[in-house]
Amino acid sequence: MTRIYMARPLPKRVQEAARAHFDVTVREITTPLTGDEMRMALAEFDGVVPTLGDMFTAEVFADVPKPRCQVLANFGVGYNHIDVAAAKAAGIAVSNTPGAVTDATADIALLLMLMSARRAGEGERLLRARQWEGWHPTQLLGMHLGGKTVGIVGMGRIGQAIARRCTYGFGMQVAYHSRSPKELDFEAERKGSLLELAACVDVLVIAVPGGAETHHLINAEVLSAMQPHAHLVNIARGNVVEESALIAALQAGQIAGAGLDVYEFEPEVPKALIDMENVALLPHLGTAALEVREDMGLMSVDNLKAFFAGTPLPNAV
Ligand SMILES: NC(=O)C1=CN([C@@H]2O[C@H](COP(=O)(O)OP(=O)(O)OC[C@H]3O[C@@H](n4cnc5c(N)ncnc54)[C@H](OP(=O)(O)O)[C@@H]3O)[C@@H](O)[C@H]2O)C=CC1
Ligand SMILES: O=C(O)C(=O)CO
Repeated sequence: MTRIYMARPLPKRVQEAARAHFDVTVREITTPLTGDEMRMALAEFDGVVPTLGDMFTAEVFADVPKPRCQVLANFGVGYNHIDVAAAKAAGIAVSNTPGAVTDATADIALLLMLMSARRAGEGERLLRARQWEGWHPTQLLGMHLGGKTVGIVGMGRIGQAIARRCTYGFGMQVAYHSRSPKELDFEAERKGSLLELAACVDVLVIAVPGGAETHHLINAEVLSAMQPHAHLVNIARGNVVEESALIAALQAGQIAGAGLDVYEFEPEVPKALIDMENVALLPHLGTAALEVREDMGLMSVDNLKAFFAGTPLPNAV
């Protein structure tokens, strides 16, 4: 029977769906795979379900010259942890889970926009510290999102879902930056450059894929182009934002605040960020809902089923 290695315990429904078709081994711990575990998985299993943090680099593939593994059915849309070219050179196909993650991640972007602009974390901390002395007209005044402009870096599936929420839910204007123009079903202005976008928005939201091309895309230059009342939200990958530059920009008051779901050296979160009141910090919650994680897992299983049935991968990378 086809042997599948699941790199994390996935929801029960997903495990059952996989076991209905394959001989499944579930790794019962939640940390990223070690190099030895990745090499073992490539050598001993026909398919692997890896996820973010499992660093399938060119070196790992090179260490297993004759892999038994034929497919990496990634659990998650982002695949910057897999060297796809090296996988293909090793004869291993790669798939991901686009779409299943879109709405939930867009929701978290909006949550972070509100948390940062409306100072929600700060307010909750005040209350939990029992320091709230009651409502008054000038307490914790934040920025109202209605009528403001959101700038989206990466107008893909999640970027568009964020834009729709901003347009129809919050009455915001939308501007964006991406490498190619998009056919959109809502109004949005494509800016000529990232710097131009950064300079004109009240909230800048990052929704590009991770990887070499977007590493430190949001650097000191971009942050200094932003307006002092503007907020930065990152739901993409941590290292798209140069974290030291972000900390410096926040400390210098170059921007008003930030909302982060992802971190450059995840799960490390710099003390400087933790110490700042105007930063909302979430532990990579983008897709953290049972239904969403089930949909992601079932999509990975569908890719495995298609691959081993000899039909095209529904979500080939
Ligand atoms: N926080 C979380 O839990 C989650 C995070 N994510 C992250 O979100 C990312 C985006 O997902 P999704 O929307 O589905 O992906 P898509 O591929 O649909 O969208 C990404 C968009 O980014 C644009 N883009 C790519 N490179 C650049 C660049 N250098 N500059 C500007 N724009 C660029 C692309 O457009 P074009 O090619 O035209 O430039 C594309 O439209 C994932 O790769 C993942 O890393 C996803 C799910 C959950
Ligand atoms: O899907 C992804 O890329 C994530 O970050 C986790 O859902």
